[in-house]
Amino acid sequence: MQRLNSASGDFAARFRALVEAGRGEGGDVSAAVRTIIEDVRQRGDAAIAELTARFDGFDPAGELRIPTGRIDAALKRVDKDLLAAMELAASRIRAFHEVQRPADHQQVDETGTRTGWRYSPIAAAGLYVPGGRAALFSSVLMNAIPAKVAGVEQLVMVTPTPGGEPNDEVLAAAKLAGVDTIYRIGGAQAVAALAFGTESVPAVDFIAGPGNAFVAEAKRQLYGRIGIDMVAGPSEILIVADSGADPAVLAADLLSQAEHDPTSQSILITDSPSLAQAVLAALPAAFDAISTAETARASWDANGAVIEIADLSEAPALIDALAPEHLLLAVRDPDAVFARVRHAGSVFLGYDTPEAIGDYLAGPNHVLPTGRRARFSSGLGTANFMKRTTFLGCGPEGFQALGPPAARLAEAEGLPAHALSITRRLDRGA
Ligand SMILES: NC(=O)c1ccc[n+]([C@@H]2O[C@H](COP(=O)([O-])OP(=O)(O)OC[C@H]3O[C@@H](n4cnc5c(N)ncnc54)[C@H](O)[C@@H]3O)[C@@H](O)[C@H]2O)c1
Ligand SMILES: N[C@H](CO)Cc1c[nH]c[nH+]1
Ligand SMILES: [Zn+2]
Repeated sequence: MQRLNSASGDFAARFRALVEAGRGEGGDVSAAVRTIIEDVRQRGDAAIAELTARFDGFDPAGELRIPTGRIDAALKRVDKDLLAAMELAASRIRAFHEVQRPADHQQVDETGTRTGWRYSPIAAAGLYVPGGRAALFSSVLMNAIPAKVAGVEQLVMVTPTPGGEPNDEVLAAAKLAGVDTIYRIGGAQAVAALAFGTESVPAVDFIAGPGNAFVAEAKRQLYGRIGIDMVAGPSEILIVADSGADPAVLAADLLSQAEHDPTSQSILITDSPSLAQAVLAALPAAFDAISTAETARASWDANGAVIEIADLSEAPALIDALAPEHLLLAVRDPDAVFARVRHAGSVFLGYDTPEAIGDYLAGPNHVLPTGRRARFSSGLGTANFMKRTTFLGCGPEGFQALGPPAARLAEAEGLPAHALSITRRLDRGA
């Protein structure tokens, strides 16, 4: 964990180093993932079996797909209260993503020329659900519901099952969301299987979902062969807090993302030196209260930071530079800060909005860009599972108006066949 103060002479250099520090990205992970992808491409299921034995500790023995009977049984076994909470989450997530469905459009200009666009769903989508350290059944809902709302016909879910036994809650969430094709594979090998197809796993057009550095890097490397939602790697939280925030609550907020992965990152920015001190003082008890303390401590020690600023007006520039996955504004006037922020995956407004509410059931998606990628990408939404086809229709009048200048442009670009396809029609009096 590092402490920075914006008034210090070395602040700019130390802040830049914090912004640029890779967390489980780069050389080693990239090379390991490249090898795994190539192995799966060449050897299919045989490679998957070996990699699953190595990383998830069991031999799938040709049984990669989880039978539908096993999924149905899981749904029956899940605790009724938990199921009710999952159903509430599913309905809120569905309602949010239904409103997100993008609209088709058509317009006719003064020449009678029609232009517009039409959205259509991706045909086959792969959904990655993390399962290495914790079986994230909430990620099943966050992946599958927008895909269903978009109208994707074929959903293929992959999730690692360490030791071989699938998690009941993950299967129940899949059943609730309408996914019944589930493979018990994870990591870069599962992403590669979805991209190339193997004897058992069908190839898809698009892969969505979060994961650790290996999963995120595999999606990044395979982009172009398949589409991806974004690079959604190890979780991050940036908290901006003022003196009105409760230090014990903030300590828990910081650990809520640190507990995901040793390569997660939690940062506190505050204009209150006494709050910074109080949060640090509250952390030991916060670690003691959680069974995931080992992971959370590893993340906090390696990647955590507390940044003191003189005034909250300094915060937006720092937020935009960090472009965090999650931004919690625990300040008196969160909207005033939010109005000045451009780069953040998802924003949580005010003292009473824990990020964890968004992780589970508020409605917005929890699959979000990490590693500063909120500068150029957005959280998972309905539109990720759709693509836009534009169209154009010239009537006789529109063609007569637009043809000659288009032919002129084609000739100037040195592309005579383009020009001819226009002038032949003009000559014909089309
Ligand atoms: N950005 C988001 O939207 C978001 C959402 C939810 C979770 N997450 C992140 O998802 C991640 C979940 O990670 P996880 O590990 O629990 O589960 P995971 O399913 O992402 O990864 C587990 C797999 O990683 C692979 N792996 C592990 N060590 C490896 C190694 N040394 N070499 C090659 N492959 C290896 C294995 O194949 C294993 O099956 C966390 O980092 C969490 O923060 C991100
Ligand atoms: N915080 C994660 C996204 O970074 C999502 C999640 C799932 N379960 C709990 N949290
Ligand atoms: Zn979380």
